[in-house]
Amino acid sequence: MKNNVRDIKRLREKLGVYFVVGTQDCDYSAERTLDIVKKALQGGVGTLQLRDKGSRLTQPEKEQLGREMQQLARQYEALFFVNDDVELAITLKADGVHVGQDDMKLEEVRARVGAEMYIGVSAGTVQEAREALAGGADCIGVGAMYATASKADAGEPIGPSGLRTIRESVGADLPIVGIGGITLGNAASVLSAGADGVAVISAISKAAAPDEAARELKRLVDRIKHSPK
Ligand SMILES: Cc1ncc(COP(=O)(O)OP(=O)(O)O)c(N)n1
Ligand SMILES: Cc1nc(C(=O)O)sc1CCOP(=O)(O)O
Ligand SMILES: [Mg+2]
Repeated sequence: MKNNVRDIKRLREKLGVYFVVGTQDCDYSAERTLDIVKKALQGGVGTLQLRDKGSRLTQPEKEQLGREMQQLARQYEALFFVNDDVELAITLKADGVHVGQDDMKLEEVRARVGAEMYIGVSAGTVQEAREALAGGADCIGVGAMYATASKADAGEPIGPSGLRTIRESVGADLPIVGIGGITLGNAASVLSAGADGVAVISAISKAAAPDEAARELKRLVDRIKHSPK
């Protein structure tokens, strides 16, 4: 389905393996972050999100990191999202911006970014998911699926059953990614519960071989999402 200028079918396809990352996940090194991002893209990541929470980068350094991540994403035909920082997403002309429940409100984000940019919204409950759908979110990040060490304020895990309830409440058309504690070992349960993709930090950033980790996740997603029902 095409939503004016935002192609939701393409978005859904690209969400299969969604790599969320910032310098805090990569030894506080922009160089290492870019090296891991490149490997992740080589492995088949379809969507990349700059989520720099370390606050060790100045804003110009964060912008530069974003530019370089975006260039890599383009090279590999992946979508590039910016987390939280709506103004940076606008400056970079990112494909998308992701906001949580404590960030800028969805209506305000849409008014700032215009009609072309995808907006992702975090949802941990049926109510949040329904509000995101009604407010015109293009996709939702549902979590925390499992316990995670990558986000100190992630809520109690809701597990695949929580995601399934959210899927049933919003219907089939809204793209959903599960997030939080997802690994190669539990990703199948998240996808089988109705997610279009899996969003991960540590499963790729902390892997000994990030390209192989991304590749294995992509294989799993393709097997589960594209197998005949
Ligand atoms: C795809 C995706 N889903 C959820 C989140 C979490 O966003 P938020 O709740 O705003 O928390 P922070 O990431 O800002 O700490 C996300 N970033 N991406
Ligand atoms: C960024 C983020 N958001 C979450 C949410 O529940 O909304 S959990 C999370 C951290 C995901 O990192 P990892 O894959 O290493 O568990
Ligand atoms: Mg946020």
